[in-house]
Amino acid sequence: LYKHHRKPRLAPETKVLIGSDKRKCVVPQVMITPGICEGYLLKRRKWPLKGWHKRYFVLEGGTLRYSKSHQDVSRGRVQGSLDVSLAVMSINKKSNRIDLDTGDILYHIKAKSHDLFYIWVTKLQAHRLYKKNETANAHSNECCLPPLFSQKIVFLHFSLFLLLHHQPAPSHGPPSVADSAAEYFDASDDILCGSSSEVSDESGLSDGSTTNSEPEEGHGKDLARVSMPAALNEPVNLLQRLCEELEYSELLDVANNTPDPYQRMVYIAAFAISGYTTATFRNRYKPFNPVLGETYECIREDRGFRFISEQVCHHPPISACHAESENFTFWQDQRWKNKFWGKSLEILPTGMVNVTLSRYGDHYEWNKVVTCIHNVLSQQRYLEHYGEVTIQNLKNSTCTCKITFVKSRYWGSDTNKNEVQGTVLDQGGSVIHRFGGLWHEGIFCDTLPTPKCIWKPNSQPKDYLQFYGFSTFAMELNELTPDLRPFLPPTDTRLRPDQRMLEEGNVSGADRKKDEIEELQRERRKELAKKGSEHTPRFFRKAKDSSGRDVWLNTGTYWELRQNPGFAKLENITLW
Ligand SMILES: CC(C)CCC[C@@H](C)[C@H]1CC[C@H]2[C@@H]3CC=C4C[C@@H](O)CC[C@]4(C)[C@H]3CC[C@]12C
Repeated sequence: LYKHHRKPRLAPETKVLIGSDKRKCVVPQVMITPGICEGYLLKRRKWPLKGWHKRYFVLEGGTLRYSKSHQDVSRGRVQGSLDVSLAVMSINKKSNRIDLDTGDILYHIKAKSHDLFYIWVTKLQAHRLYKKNETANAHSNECCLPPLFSQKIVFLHFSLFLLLHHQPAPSHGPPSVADSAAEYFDASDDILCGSSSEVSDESGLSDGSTTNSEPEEGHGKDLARVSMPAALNEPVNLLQRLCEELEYSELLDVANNTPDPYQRMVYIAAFAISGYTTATFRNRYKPFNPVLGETYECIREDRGFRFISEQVCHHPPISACHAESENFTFWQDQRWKNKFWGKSLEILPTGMVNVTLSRYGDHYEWNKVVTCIHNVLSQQRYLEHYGEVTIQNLKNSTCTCKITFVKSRYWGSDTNKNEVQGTVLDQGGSVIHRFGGLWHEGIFCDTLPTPKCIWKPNSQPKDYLQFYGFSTFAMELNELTPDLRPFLPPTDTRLRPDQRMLEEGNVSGADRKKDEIEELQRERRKELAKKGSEHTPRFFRKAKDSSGRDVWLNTGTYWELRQNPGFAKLENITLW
């Protein structure tokens, strides 16, 4: 069945590039339309029917189309199509994989044999070059850049690019740094080659403070020296973003007052979903990276909880948190892996979220889904969540819950953007409750005694676009009142000078201070390494959970020490 048309045809619109052309591109003198390439390949699908599926692909004139079968294609029934010149292609020779990242969609394709893989890669490359030149000739004057060879170099280039050309990114108006960066990548004719089955494996946020700088650790580490400009930051950090997941803590209060275990689970699920809603307006800026030992507290008497978090590990970056109220406790340690595909960045969280309810003694535990930053280098950047969440009650197996964050475009349209669907199951696996909706608009449950909307995001404050897209709750995270100040440990984020400067609108000051703080952190690391000792977190300790996973648990000493003798009377590390 496999057809491969080797014979190249001369395109009617063939352009001859004149030799005096000053551009240093290596372009064939005569642009030949590359031959059609078609046949079956495996395409990965995430949901529903997760796995590798056989699809018939046709590559023609720089466009790749696919369908279920050869017949479908010949009948003109196409499932999807993409302009290969606009996608970043990465390949993995070992697993015969080709990944295409268009910025909006990530395609994962696999050939059944190495020969087929090789043919497709060659053809895709030819079609990409052909289409790019066609477009370049249409707009001319574009420059070509040397090929980039690895993910890490791409990252390095991007960071350098940002450093060299940095300017505040306006929400409207002229193209930003990121836009130019995107052009920069579009212009370069690179193929990203992953050495492992995964394309990239950086963890955490690339920043001066996240990666350590031992030279023997290789290439990616060069990035450690590259500090992201503060103009790209929002004045909250990752320790505070953990607290943001409690914006809808009232759902936990409701759960703790719901006697029926199945209904209770519905509210826990709504809470798990509500933590993702900030993504709607928060795609322009990057949170600050906490330095090792940095802490954050948040007391919300109005909501009945108090929260603490601490940066417990530097490499990989891990932020641990713990919150408690009359109704619940909430804890998690946040860490994740990044996969960079050329235009999009996938964030794969590895830690679990935990909630206990005081009245029923339930202990719920669930995983987090993948968050993809589409078009990460451009103004068109937006976030998408996809994958499955399983909520288990470790104390009682009466019910479990499955939530699916549907990958958009599965049904071929944009209408299912941000869709979530969920079910609460009994021990036998029968569906007791069903709910669904959109994570940016609300969740509806029609199986409750009275069908109703169980959660809806708060409306955004006035002028939120000018203020980093923050919700009212997010805006309150940095509040530093005179009566609070004497109680805070000097490691509290509210006292971090660079973030404070950004909060007050002093971007260049923040930038300078940020460099200083990152440098201080590197020095502390070196000191520790010299002594051969390791940093020990102050309020969390490492343990294993029931499934043998590493977790960071609260030692419970924070509030006691705060009360007596008070942090001012204790020995604290100096972070800035
Ligand atoms: C400045 C430009 C170039 C990049 C902007 C990147 C922003 C949008 C990125 C940087 C770090 C990212 C966060 C890192 C980790 C998590 C935890 C995960 O469970 C949910 C998504 C969330 C909360 C990410 C949301 C998007 C995020 C804030």
